[in-house]
Amino acid sequence: MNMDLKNKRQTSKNKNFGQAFGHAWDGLTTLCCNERNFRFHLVTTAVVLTAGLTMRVGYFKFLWLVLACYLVLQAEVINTLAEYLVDLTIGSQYNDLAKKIKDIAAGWVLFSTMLAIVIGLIVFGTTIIKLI
Ligand SMILES: Nc1ncnc2c1ncn2[C@@H]1O[C@H](COP(=O)(O)OP(=O)(O)OP(=O)(O)O)[C@@H](O)[C@H]1O
Repeated sequence: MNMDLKNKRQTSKNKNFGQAFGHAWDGLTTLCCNERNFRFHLVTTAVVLTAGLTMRVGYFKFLWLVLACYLVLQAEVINTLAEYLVDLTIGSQYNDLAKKIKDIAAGWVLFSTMLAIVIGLIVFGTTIIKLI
């Protein structure tokens, strides 16, 4: 077996699906264990989707909630990748371009969250109005 694979410091291409799955799982574990904001968005997703199910918002509206939560999680992943890539490239050294990259990534999380809030307000708002 390749030494890289043996000592788990692999830099070569994945040899099979199992190995690729293992690394993808490592990525998810890293997001959940190391990224507080990602955990927060995961918990929020669970709360929003549970509320959607409990309030029986309907199939179509529930899909909108799933989409909104996914949008925020996706933006958070992009933000995390931008942070890691910048830190990997220049470390803690100040750089104007690094600031732009991190700020844009954070801005996209903010934009996605605002969009998700609007979707949530429409979905839950119209459901509550129907119930009254
Ligand atoms: N190397 C750098 N050069 C210039 N500005 C930086 C650099 N690193 C960080 N910054 C600035 O500091 C801010 C915070 O950086 P950091 O890496 O902590 O991201 P963050 O948005 O706090 O992370 P999180 O999303 O986990 O809260 C960035 O948005 C950016 O404005």
